[in-house]
Amino acid sequence: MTHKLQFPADFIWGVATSAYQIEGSPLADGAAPSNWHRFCRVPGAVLNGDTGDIACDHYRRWADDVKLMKELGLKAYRFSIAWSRILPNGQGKPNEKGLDFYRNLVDALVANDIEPFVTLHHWDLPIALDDLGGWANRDAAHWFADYAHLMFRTLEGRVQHWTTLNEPWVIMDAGYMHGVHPPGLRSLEKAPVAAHNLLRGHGLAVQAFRADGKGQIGLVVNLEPKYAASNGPEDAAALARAHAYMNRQFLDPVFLGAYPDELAEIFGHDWPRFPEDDLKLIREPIDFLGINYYTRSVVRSDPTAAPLCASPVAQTGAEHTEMKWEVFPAGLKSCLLWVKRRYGDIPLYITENGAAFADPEPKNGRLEDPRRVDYFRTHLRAAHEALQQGANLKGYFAWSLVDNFEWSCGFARRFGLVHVDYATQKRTPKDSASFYRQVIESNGEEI
Ligand SMILES: N=[N+]=NCCCCNC(=O)[C@@H]1[C@H]2[C@H](O)[C@@H](O)[C@H](O)[C@@H](CO)[C@@H]12
Repeated sequence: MTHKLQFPADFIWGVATSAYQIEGSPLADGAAPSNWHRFCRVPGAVLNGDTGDIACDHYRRWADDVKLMKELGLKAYRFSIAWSRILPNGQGKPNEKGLDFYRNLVDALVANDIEPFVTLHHWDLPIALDDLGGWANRDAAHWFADYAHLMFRTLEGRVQHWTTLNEPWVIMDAGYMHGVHPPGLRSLEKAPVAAHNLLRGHGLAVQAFRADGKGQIGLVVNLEPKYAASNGPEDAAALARAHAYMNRQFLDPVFLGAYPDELAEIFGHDWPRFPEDDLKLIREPIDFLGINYYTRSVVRSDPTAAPLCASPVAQTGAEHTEMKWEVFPAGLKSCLLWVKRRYGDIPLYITENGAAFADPEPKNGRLEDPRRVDYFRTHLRAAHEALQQGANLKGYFAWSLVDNFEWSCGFARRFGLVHVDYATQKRTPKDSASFYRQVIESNGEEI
């Protein structure tokens, strides 16, 4: 049964991808290896030993993929730029062929009335910078700002919506706390330093944009609402720590100019003293916030799970995706309203929302993915409820356009609206792509 939902007339409907997950050709035309190019080659780092060497071959098939986006009726396309194509050494002399790839992609999008939303950094760092300590090196903020400034000038007038970082929390948590992403560290000392330098880089890039950019700039964070497993005080305290660590760690500094107190408790003597000027820089005002939403978590106090001392409680009765993430649409609504309550009326975009399910193979040019259709339907309804309750929501980007390289899960998890046969690179729109096209055509009425 469809509901007649009214979204704002200027609501932006798009899809999202990222460079390393779809492009392939990581070393083509002067590009240098990224940290993910190297990390994939660490035995055991990625399921089945998958790499982004080919991925969806988008670097070569970009023109056909833009045609596909047009056929799907998309109004916007969120993608990221591979820093190591632009500045092979991470800094210094630009690689013109790398710049040309993104100039051509953006021109094709604009020619097809598809609004480009550009993410400057979606986890793939040039290895030259990784070798200098990556985000744990205080200079990383300046390397990033210089790269950002170059891109602002290169795409000036063609791109109106920029975001600095994609999910700095994942870079910090997966790369520096748990070692499951590059640089593969498990360091209570380096993790908060990396997080802080990511935020400094964000702030410096926003300053560069204010001086020399056109359009709007924002930040993209992943938010995961936390629910206490019981009403007891220990679980309440565990919830506060988990919420501060994942959801407030980056937004409090950006919007309130201070880190959550819980972080000093979590990191203990490893929690650094940050210069006041840094917090002032990080608070450089932004024009919008991107929220990536996938799921919620229910947490309990767990003294054995240092340093957070909070552990997730499996919701066995609920529906889960192939990522083992609970399907919980109400969490999207609560995220949007929480941001407005805590940080004010900043314009919001849902910059990623989607699900991996065990899709069947395409048959006669069709692929039925009813669970993904239902995931989008229930989450779009939740987004609409948030809008009705005052969320300043400006757009929605489905994750993802195509099945792609799902980081440490490799190609074993499929999030795409469009199926990719990796042996042939044939694209097959799934039923969810048809559903989304109707949503866009009706501006949300047919949900
Ligand atoms: N437990 N748990 N909770 C959920 C935590 C989610 C953190 N990961 C993300 O949000 C990543 C984001 C990324 O931008 C994209 O590059 C990834 O392909 C998608 C899908 O994985 C999502």
